[in-house]
Order: sequence, then structure tokens, then C-alpha cells
Amino acid sequence: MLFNKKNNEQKVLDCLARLIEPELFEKLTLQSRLTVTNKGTEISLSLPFYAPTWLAQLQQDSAQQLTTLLGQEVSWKVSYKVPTYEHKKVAKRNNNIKNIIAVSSGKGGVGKSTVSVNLAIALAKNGAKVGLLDADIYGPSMPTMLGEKSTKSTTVDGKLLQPISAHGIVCNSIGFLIEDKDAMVWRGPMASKALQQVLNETDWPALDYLIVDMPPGTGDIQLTMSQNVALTSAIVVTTPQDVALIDAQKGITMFDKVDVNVAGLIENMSVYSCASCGHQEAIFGTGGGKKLAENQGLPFLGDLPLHISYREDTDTGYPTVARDVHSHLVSPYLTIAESLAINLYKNLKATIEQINITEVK
Ligand SMILES: Nc1ncnc2c1ncn2[C@@H]1O[C@H](COP(=O)(O)OP(=O)(O)OP(=O)(O)O)[C@@H](O)[C@H]1O
Repeated sequence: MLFNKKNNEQKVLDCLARLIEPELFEKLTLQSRLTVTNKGTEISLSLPFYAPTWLAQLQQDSAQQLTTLLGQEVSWKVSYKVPTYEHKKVAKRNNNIKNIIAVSSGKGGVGKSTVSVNLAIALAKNGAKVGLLDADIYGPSMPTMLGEKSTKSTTVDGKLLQPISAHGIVCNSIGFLIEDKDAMVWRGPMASKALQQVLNETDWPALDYLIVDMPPGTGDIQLTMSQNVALTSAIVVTTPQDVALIDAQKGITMFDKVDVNVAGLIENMSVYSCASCGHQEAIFGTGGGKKLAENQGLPFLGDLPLHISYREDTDTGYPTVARDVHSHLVSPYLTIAESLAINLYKNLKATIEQINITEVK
């Protein structure tokens, strides 16, 4: 049979088109190049996000079809390059940081910090380079949650602060600089200035994502912070009950006001899961976060159970995703991290061309 390069390229594309959701496929192929030759079949793919489960599923689902279509087994060569997404323009930008993602909540105590730290570690576990900035001036919790309670920020050159490395991520926190009681009395402009200072005066290594744990609420402080930092996107964390959802809605409105994309909602403490017997109970109600996301036309990134280990693990300085003992508590975070990375790619515009699908040999 005569080898038809163009035909085979089209066959591969058609097969992938059946397996990838249309919106995402269109965006991926818009910036793709696929070439096929007859010396063995290798799909060389440069992906703009880290999504190991999504990729494994795609490879598994397409394996049989591709082998049949091309008459030989297909191997994949995958590399990753997370793009820098377009974001609102503010004065200063650190070139080492590709994307800054704020994690916020309309209401205090919904688990925003717990989600921030575990999500940051989950993104890193999936393969990304991740930093975490603790901007929660009312109660910086990252020193405790990362097991670095007695650590203070240091500087090598007398100018830039060295971030703390822990559990596969780097972090800086207002808590590494000042005592908690000092932070509590800060007013808006001071708090916002402190955030910008910690952001701009830290010696961040090259990062795909910097996760910012924002102070809870939607007041002037949060508004000013959101305005003055070059945020790529924001995540709103909520619990399922009505009162939290009303505040989550305020959070979404706040980001709309300052023209920051909302990457999606996460529902924390969705279902109580008993550590002893596994019994599950929806004590705060269920499905509220998903419904709010639907009403707002926003992605729902996922839900997380209410489980004692999440609290114990961060209290002891070893976040659940880093400990990796309870896979049923880790996997929701890995899924949310994938969902976040894919949704950012789907909904934002990359500043540079990113993806190549090339079949070689
Ligand atoms: N899914 C969960 N299961 C069990 N406990 C949780 C869960 N999420 C958070 N917690 C616990 O709830 C408490 C509040 O969480 P966290 O400090 O992360 O909330 P927050 O929204 O950042 O609070 P703040 O408003 O003080 O910033 C902590 O003790 C934390 O360990």
C-alpha cells in the first residue's frame, strides 16, 4: 500500500477529535503541527498543561484505534510547556513567574489556606513548577501548614528574600516576616503594600504558577490586593451551605469588578467522611458550589470531602497531598489541579504559541 502522509495525519487528528472535548481540541489543533512519515509511528506532543490522568486516558482510549488506522503501534513522546497567559496589565511583573493565581473565599474558615497549600503541591506533583505566596495578613498559616513555623525569611544579597522550599514547592509568607499579632492591625493600603512587597521582593525561581492565598472576604483590602497584583486568574473556594455561597458570589463579583478572570469554583467540606467507618454524610448540604458555578457560567473545578486528616496533616506541617498516605484524599486534589490547568488553557489566551503535534520517523 502506498504511504499517504497527509491521509495519516488526518486519521490521527480525526481519532483525537473524537476523544478530546471539541472546545479543547479546537484550541489545541489551532496551534498544532502534525506530520506523519512511514518509518514507525511516534506522536510527539507538546502539551500546554500538566494533566497526567487526562493524557493517560487519551492514550489508552486512542491506542487501539490508532493502531488499526495506521497499521502499526503508536508511541507517544510528550513534553510540556505551560504558557504565560494574558492578564490584566499592572505596573510590575516578575518575569520568572508565568502565572499568578489567587485563591480566595468570600467567607472565612471555608478552608482556603488548606486548599491553597494542597492544590499548590498537587500542581507540583503533576509536574509543574509551583510557588505559594501566603498573603493572608489576618492569619498567615503557611509557616505552620508547611512545617516551617520557626523559619524566618533570609536574604542573600540584602535585597531579595529567599523563598522557603518545602514539599516540592517554594513559599514565602507574611508570616515568615512578621509576628501574627502585628499583621492583624494592618489597614488596607499597608496590607496591599505588604503583599506587593513580598511578591516583588522574593527571589522566586522560574515558576509555572504562583498560588496566592488571599485574606478571606471581599472588602477593600482584598479589592486593592486584586487590583495591584498582576493576577492571571482567581479561584473561589466555598463550602456548600447557603451562607457561604452568598459570600462566594461576592468573591466572583469582586474579581469581575477588577477585571480578573475567575478560573472556577472549588467546593470544600462537601461531604463528611468518617475516618473510622467511612460513613459519609452531607452535613453542610451538597452540590451548592456546582450549582453556583453553573449559574455563573464558570468551571466547577471539583469538590473535597470534610475529613479529619486534612486538618491533622496541615496542623502537623505535612499537607495531605504531600504525605500521600490516603489516596482517596489525594486524588481529588490531583484532579482539581488538572482541571485548573486545562481550564486556564481553555479560557485564557496564551501570550506565545505553545503546542506542536508532530508525528516523526
Ligand atoms: N476538607 C476539610 N476537612 C477537614 N478539615 C478541613 C478541611 N478544610 C479545611 N479544614 C480545617 O478547617 C479549618 C479552617 O481551614 P483554613 O484555615 O484552611 O480556612 P481559611 O478559609 O483559610 O480560614 P481563614 O478565614 O482563617 O483564612 C482548619 O482547621 C483546617 O484544617
